[in-house]
Amino acid sequence: MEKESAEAVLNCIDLSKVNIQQSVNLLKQSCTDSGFFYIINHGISQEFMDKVFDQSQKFFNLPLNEKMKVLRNDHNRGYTPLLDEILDPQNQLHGDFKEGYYIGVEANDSLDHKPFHGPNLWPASDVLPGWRETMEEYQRQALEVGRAVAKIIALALDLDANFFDKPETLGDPIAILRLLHYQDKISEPSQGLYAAGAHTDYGLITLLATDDVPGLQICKDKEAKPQIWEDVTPLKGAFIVNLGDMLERWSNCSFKSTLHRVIGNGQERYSIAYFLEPGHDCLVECLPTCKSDANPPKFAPIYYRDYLSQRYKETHADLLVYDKQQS
Ligand SMILES: O=C(O)CCC(=O)C(=O)O
Ligand SMILES: [Fe+2]
Repeated sequence: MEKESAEAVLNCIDLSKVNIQQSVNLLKQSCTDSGFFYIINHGISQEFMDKVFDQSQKFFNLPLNEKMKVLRNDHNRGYTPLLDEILDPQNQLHGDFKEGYYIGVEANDSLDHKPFHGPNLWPASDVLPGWRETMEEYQRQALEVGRAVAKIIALALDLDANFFDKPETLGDPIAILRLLHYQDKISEPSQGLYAAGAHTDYGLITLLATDDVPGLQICKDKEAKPQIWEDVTPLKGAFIVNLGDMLERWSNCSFKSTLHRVIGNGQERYSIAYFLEPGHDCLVECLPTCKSDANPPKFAPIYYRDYLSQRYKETHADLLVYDKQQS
């Protein structure tokens, strides 16, 4: 049995604060401590958040055959059934006890050949009226929030505030909205059964909105043995923000991505993750402010598209399994 976990104490950054330096200091401290923090007063209204959660729930309540009509395509858009994803293959017996729905940046013809650009899949409008419009509006608002957080990150890394706004970075990001629905199962870590296996996120930052059912846990020190897991308490109206692996690589490990997982307590749970990631053509190489003679770059430069394709291959079922199941 694992020990009962304690509650993680996370900083809370108020995005409406005029004094940005205070936010920069708080963020810097969070990024070197846990890589997780809350943001409040981010500008997305509670009323609108409730609407997004309501639409998400409506989708997952549809019969399976309706959901399978929008099964994830090879651009990684659409529905991911229960157990599709296995985030921590070494420790998981089964895929995650969750179903999801990926929505990306809407297709742009000139980029169609790229694996993370392309057409979204949408449930038919007579089945879920207004669904697409709600999700598209959420994408717009979440991108604004993400860019505001990226500015504070840039300042915390002694970069120009607009460093991440370049066209190939957050000017044309791979921003992925993912609706999640966890089954009402109790996780059994000792038996390799998780709502979501331990993982780090891939990109720059993730903005996570959850309902009030707990379950998210973080492990501040990836290398510690045994690992120590702390609960992240949902905070009404706040986003839980965490740093992704690309930022760790970019910052030469000054800002680390943090291992996290979801433990089911027998209650259904809904969450919505917005993964803000650089564009396909962004060459991620050690930031100028994060290297010196004494601290040379630890990683080779890499195009973000190559990195992300590899990570998806490692963690998602091959789409061919669904052809087999349906034939
Ligand atoms: O649902 C959650 O609380 C976390 C989800 C998550 O970590 C992810 O989708 O990457
Ligand atoms: Fe995650």
